[in-house]
Amino acid sequence: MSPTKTPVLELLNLKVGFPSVDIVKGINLQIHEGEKVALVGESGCGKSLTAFSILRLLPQGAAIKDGQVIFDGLDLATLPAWQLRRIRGKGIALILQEPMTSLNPVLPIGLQVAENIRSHEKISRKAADERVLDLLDLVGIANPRERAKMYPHNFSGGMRQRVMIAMAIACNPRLLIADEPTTALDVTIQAQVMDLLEDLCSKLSMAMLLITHDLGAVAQWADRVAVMYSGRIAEQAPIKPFFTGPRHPYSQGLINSSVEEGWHYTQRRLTEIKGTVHSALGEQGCAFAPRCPYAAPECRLTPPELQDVAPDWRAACYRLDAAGRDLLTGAAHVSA
Ligand SMILES: Nc1ncnc2c1ncn2[C@@H]1O[C@H](COP(=O)(O)OP(=O)(O)OP(=O)(O)O)[C@@H](O)[C@H]1O
Repeated sequence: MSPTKTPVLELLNLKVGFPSVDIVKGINLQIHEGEKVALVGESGCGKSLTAFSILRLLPQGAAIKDGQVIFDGLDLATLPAWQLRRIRGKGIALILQEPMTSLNPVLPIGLQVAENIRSHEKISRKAADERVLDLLDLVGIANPRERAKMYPHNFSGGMRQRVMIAMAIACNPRLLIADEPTTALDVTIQAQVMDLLEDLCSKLSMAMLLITHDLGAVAQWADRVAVMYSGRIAEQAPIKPFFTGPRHPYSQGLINSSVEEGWHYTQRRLTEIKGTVHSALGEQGCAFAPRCPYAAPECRLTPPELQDVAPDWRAACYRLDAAGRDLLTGAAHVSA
């Protein structure tokens, strides 16, 4: 359940793709104030394109084809570029998988964080430098005064990610988008970075959209999950009911193929469910139908719409009753 009901961000029928192919095929998603939402799904299903389309930082050739991205009452999908630049970093910040690609290797990290602050706020150099020290301290970098003078190569991967997080939260964004923020890090560091992000979300009342393959981290860390399959949302649910009783056959398959003892940073990437993701071209009906043990003739005609399962919980499947019944009786679900 979301802490409050004010959406910070609303994606409305968002469609994103390349000239010849649609990848994100009309998704609706709300993220509320202070809420941590995880976006999960197999490789290539459109998670990153969804995330990057929010700030219109799409790879070359990709574009928003339809729909709206509502933030603070503005549609970021059509906002003039100069207005969008004000929102990037200040209203919404982004953290990527590999911090080295975002940090300038020839500038001290303190200067980079300070410049980021000064690009968004009218603030003296001295005040920005002081803020940098507070931020480095906040993200757990010891001796910030000395560390601020160091260069990215002087830091370990985990510490560099902490610098990126300091930069991301420097202007108190209301929403942080984190695309696989721990994938490039050592296993022991991953949990520390996730704990830091969780701590900052609650200290700064910041909402977060986390893109991840790590269902263990999702279970431990998110308030709500949205499962994507082939460019559409298959299921959205609060964390607890999702992990105890996923309703969409694809969600059941994901959980069955990933679950280990408990949900504590299993560090496993999602293993595959039998079959392959349906081709993005020429799709008819439910994209999961070719891999789904519950598929019926109607599933192959029109893609299913999301329907209510319970408050705050929706799934897009014509066979929810059958999948739910098997869940109750403990019959076999989709398995890897
Ligand atoms: N130039 C292109 N033309 C057509 N399709 C492309 C092009 N570049 C990438 N794609 C497709 O876009 C999709 C990439 O989507 P996206 O990166 O959002 O997936 P993802 O769910 O984030 O995957 P991952 O978990 O691996 O990062 C892939 O299916 C890929 O095949």
